[in-house]
Parts: sequence; structure tokens; C-alpha cells
Amino acid sequence: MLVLAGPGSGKTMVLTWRVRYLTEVCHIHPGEILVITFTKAAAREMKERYLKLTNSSSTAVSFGTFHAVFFQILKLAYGYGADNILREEQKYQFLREAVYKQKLEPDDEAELIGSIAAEISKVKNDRMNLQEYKAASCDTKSFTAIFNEYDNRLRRSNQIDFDDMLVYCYELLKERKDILGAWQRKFRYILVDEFQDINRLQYDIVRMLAAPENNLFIVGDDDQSIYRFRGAKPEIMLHFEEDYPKAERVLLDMNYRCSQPIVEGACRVIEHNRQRFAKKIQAKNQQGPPILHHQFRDQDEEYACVIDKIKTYREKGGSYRDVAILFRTNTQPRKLVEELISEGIPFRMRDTLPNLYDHWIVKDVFAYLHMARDLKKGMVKRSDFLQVMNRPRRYLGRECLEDELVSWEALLTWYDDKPWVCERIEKLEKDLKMCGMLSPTGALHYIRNIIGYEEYLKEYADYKGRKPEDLLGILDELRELAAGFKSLEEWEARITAIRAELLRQAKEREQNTDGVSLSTMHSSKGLEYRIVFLIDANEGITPHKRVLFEEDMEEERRLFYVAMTRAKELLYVFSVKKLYGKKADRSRFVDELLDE
Ligand SMILES: Nc1ncnc2c1ncn2[C@@H]1O[C@H](COP(=O)(O)OP(=O)(O)OP(=O)(O)O)[C@@H](O)[C@H]1O
Repeated sequence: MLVLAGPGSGKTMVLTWRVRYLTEVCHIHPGEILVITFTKAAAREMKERYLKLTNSSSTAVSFGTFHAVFFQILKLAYGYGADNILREEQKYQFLREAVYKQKLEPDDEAELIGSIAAEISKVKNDRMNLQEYKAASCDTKSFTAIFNEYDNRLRRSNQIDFDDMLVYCYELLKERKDILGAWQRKFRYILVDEFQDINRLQYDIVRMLAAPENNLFIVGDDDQSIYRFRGAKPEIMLHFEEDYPKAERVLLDMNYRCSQPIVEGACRVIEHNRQRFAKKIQAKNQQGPPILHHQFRDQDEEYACVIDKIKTYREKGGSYRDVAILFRTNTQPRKLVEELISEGIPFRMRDTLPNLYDHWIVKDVFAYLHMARDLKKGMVKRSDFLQVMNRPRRYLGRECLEDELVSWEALLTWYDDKPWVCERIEKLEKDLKMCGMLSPTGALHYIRNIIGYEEYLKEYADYKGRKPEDLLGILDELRELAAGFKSLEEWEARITAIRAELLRQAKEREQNTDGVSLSTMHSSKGLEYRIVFLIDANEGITPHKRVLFEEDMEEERRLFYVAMTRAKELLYVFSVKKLYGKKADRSRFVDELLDE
């Protein structure tokens, strides 16, 4: 049976009631029932709700994630234990060592390792032939070498990663009909939650397990499939009825969460997708204010409005935890976070916020700023100088600096046979003197345009085959953060305070304190709030600028739809006219939403 469910339609309840129906009405033995979810938290919640519903303290029904279920199968076949599962930190250590061997010298090591890990996962999950695979995170030859090195390391230590669990399970069940038969007899009834996010390998294993009786009960919302980037295949759900022509389809079209204006607005957006089951969702709650859209001059004005509305809500007796601010990418709310801290509004981040000040481009800029400051005392540090001496190119070698502090005379003497290098050294010293007299914003402008750091980044992007705007965007963002500070000292004191506050908040997050939720649209899935702010609803952000194909655009629209349907009562959709100093267009999703 295919249960096609809209947002807020009570999918968990449907699954738990179905299990109760199987056990209490159809008298199926609970041990024959398997309920598969995507996360441990979902499995736990499902089990708890089932126990509550049946008024019992334990059950023989199996509630587990795909990985837990597949690992159980491997455990019995091969005697695997917890020690055989590769831990995340070990995985990154193995990959780091494999990357070092290839001498790739990335600017951002964590980013490279993260994208290689994702690609390895993709190759394994899609059962692709490594010999024919063209890599995206680095050159194909290095990727193949890293993949093999990593895999051999796993074999040598008799370990498997999370992707291997699926691959090995698939291979085992394919080859050993006796083992497959035993599991088919054990789990005669299989229920799958969030089916829209299933990947090919998971589906193939579930199909094998469900045969020959095919007692499959799947629940999902094709409009909420948002994990294509990590291998989810929403088309599997769309073609389920072709794989199982006898399957019945049930539509859960009542939304118990959102008010009618929110449901209607969300439907107007999602109806622009072509790859979907057409359905009409209704709201149980017919009352509610309309969705509020506003286009602000810039983010400063936008964030001031968000903060103002949160404060008003709080003054009227509301809780911070009723409110969520949702955004497309986890780097988006940096400025907002600073504003919330300044205003003393507690918040909880559902995703880690990568610190802009840890980015190599920002480190370069700060090396210049520090040199400009230290030059006044004649104490420019060697480490700062080394960081940027050839950004832009000045034809300098590390050997020209032996002492901890830079001596400009010694540098000029070292290169006295190369007048073109001396010219650049003198220009740098002069530029640093100028920078030292400017405010942080003025100095950033100077470093970027007069020192030539922007030109350097463009050449670098060209050489690395990256989009220059991605790198220049970091400088744009830094300029926004620097605005208003009179001196470097003042700015750095603020950066230190924010770091400390974020650390404190991370600790507090574990305790259940009241706070506004800050979340990416992805991480907001499954959650609900009385009031939701969708910020920066602009082209290039949502939909994201990396969208290339129609399928990507449909995924972006689904993400927007998921975010909208988190709101129970009040939904604000905010856009800006100017983003990082440049003109910005309102998101097409806002146009679709307003097009009544
Ligand atoms: N039959 C029902 N009657 C009244 N309220 C319900 C019913 N089913 C669910 N709800 C309420 O509606 C809200 C949404 O339910 P739930 O979170 O289970 O939906 P969902 O289908 O998982 O949503 P989504 O996929 O959008 O995350 C919850 O507040 C829940 O308590």
C-alpha cells in the first residue's frame, strides 16, 4: 500500500495505528513486523508512540533505521560487532591521510575531505563502476587513488562504513538465497516511513526482503523529498505503483498543522513542480492571518524587523521556542546571529555555523590587517607576511625571511639583483601604511582593490576551475560584518565575544532552555513552530545559485515548500533588494506564492 501524505497530515500516527491494526485486528505476530525509518530519533519516537497507543511497555515489533536493520542482518551472517563499524572521526582520519598521500594541497582541507567523503558514498550507494567514474571534488586519478586507499584501509582493519552496510547487505542477500529466505520469513510485514527519501540500494534491499508476499506499506510525501544531493531518489516513490501494480493508494490530504492561508500559499508554490503526484491538500484550521511577504532594502533592515517582531511577541507573553528563523544555507545567518546576540535574544542553532573567520580568504585579509597595524610599530610578523606575500604574486620566496619579524631593508637587500621584486616590496610597504590609517571597511576596500587581492582571487578561481563569485562572496560578506567598526581592535574584540557566546550557546543547547530556533530549511524537516520567518527569499539563495537542471530546481522548490509548511499560525516570507552590496531579485518562489 502506498500512503501518499501531505505535510502535517500525521504520518507517524498512521504508521503506529497501522501496526496496531496488524497486531490487534489481523492478529499478526508482532515479531513479523518491521518498521523502517531514516533516523534513530524517528525510530525511537515511533516505538514510544506505538507503546503508548497499545498501553504496553515492550513489544516484539522491530523499529529501526535502514542501517540498524541491515547491520543486524550482517551481524548474524558474518558475526560483526560494534567494533567493525568505522567511526566518523576514524573515517575522516583515514581520508585525511589518503589525501595527504596525493599531495593535493587544498586551501580548505575540511571542505575537500567532506566532498570526497560524499562522493565515495555516492559511488558506493549507486553501485557505480569506479573505473568509469569521473570525480568532481578533485582530479579523477587522485580520487580513484584516495578511494582505493580508504577502502583497503577498511579491509585491513576489518571495518565497514555506513555505505558498506548497504552494499554488503545487498550482496549477501543476492548471493545467499537461504539467508534471504530466512529474513523474508522473519519480516513478513514491512512498513517504511519517509519513503520519498529512499535511495536505490535501500529500495533494492527492501524489495528483496518483502518478496514474495510483498506486504509493503510505505508512507511518504513526494513533495517533501529534499535529499537528492545525498542519493535520495524521489522517482522511486513516483514509480512505486509500476513496480507493484496491485498496490493500493491512499491519500492523506488533511493538514492538521498549518492554517488555511499557509496551506494554500504552499500549494501554489509546489504546484509548479512537474515531477509529482498531483494532490489537493486541505487545512483543518480554516482560520489564520495571510502569509506576510515584505521586501526590505537590505539584510540590516530585514533582520531589524525579524528582531522587532520576536521582541513584540515575547512582550505579549509568547515563548521564544514558538519561533523559528529558517534559511537556505548554514552560512547565511552569520550577521543575524551577531544581531541576536547584541539584542540578548536567546536562540538555538540546529546546524553548526561555519565560522567565517576560519576561512582561508578571511585569514589572508586579516594577515594584511595585522601587518598594517604592526607596521606602525615596526613589528610585522613573519607568519602574517608568509601568509600573503604572493597573494597577489610578488615573486617572493620563503627563504627571504629568516627572523620572526620582517625587516624591510633586509628584504630589499636580499632581492637587490631583482628590481621588479623590490618594486613590489616597496609598494606593499606603502600600501600597508595606507591601510593602517583606514577604518576596517576602508582597509578591506584597499586590500581588495588597490593591493590587488580581488584580482588574485579571480586568477586563483580561474586556475582552480571555480566560480570567482563564490570566492569574492566571502569578501562581500566580510565587508558587511566589518561595517560600523571604527578600529581593528574593536572589531576583533567583537569577534572574540561572539566566538565565546556561540560556544556558550552550544553548551546550553544540550540543556533545554528557551530560545528561538535557527535552522536550515533541510534541518527544519519534521518540525513545527507557531511562527516562522523565511529569510532572504531571493534568487541565488532560494533557489540556490548552483541550480543547473530542472530536477535541481524542483528540489529547491520542495525545500521551500517544506520550510513554509513548518508554520502553524504565522508565516513571514522576507526578501531583500540588496544582498552584500549588490542588487538582488526576489525569489521566483515568492512570485509563485503571491500569484493568486
Ligand atoms: N488526526 C489528527 N487530528 C488532530 N491533529 C493531528 C492529527 N494528526 C496529526 N495531528 C497534529 O498535526 C501536526 C502534524 O502532525 P505530524 O507532525 O505527525 O505530521 P507529519 O505528517 O509528520 O508532517 P510533516 O511531514 O510535515 O513533518 C501535529 O501537531 C500533530 O499533533
